[in-house]
Amino acid sequence: MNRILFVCTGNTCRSPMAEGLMRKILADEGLAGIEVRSAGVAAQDGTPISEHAATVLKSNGGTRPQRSAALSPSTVEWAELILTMTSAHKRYTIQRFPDAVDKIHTLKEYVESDSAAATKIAEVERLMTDIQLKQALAKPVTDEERSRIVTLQRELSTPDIADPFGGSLQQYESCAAEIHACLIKLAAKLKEAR
Ligand SMILES: N[C@@H](Cc1ccc(OP(=O)(O)O)cc1)C(=O)O
Repeated sequence: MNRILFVCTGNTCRSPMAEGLMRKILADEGLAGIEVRSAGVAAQDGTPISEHAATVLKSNGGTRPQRSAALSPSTVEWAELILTMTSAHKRYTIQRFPDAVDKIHTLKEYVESDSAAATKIAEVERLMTDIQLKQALAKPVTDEERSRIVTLQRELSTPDIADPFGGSLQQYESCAAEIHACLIKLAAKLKEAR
């Protein structure tokens, strides 16, 4: 996986932050020879990166990417791994480039180890069964059980990194932190595969 493409909507906020942060992480981790790019499914070529995204990258030591780029057939072909910020980006990219399906993932689902997700799914199923049984026996279901299911389902069904577009610097910082946490896992995965 030596050519990674991050994809978002406008390629001015999330995917450029992912690109810049990833370059820094790769350098810090000594992962040489991995190229990173970004693009947007609804981007125009040449729009400058958002001011807050640039500020966040600067304060994180991330390199500032070039201007925005629209997702193009040549970039998709170039990439060995395409990581999208949301499942909608993933669906769109697969629809447009069906031949690339095997290399398109949401960033979150790609870095989430299968066993961690599997453990969560098993817990949801066990809790659901317990609750159904309790309901059948007219026994009370605790608030704790209900809220645990909601938490697990939220974790499992939200493979999206929300758009900070138009938000405050703080929103960009928290978005960058969310992306950064995923990228640290991505770097570990890339290291392991070497
Ligand atoms: N809403 C913007 C497009 C846009 C959307 C999202 C966005 O954020 P990101 O770069 O993270 O997809 C940036 C730009 C417009 O109408 O021009």
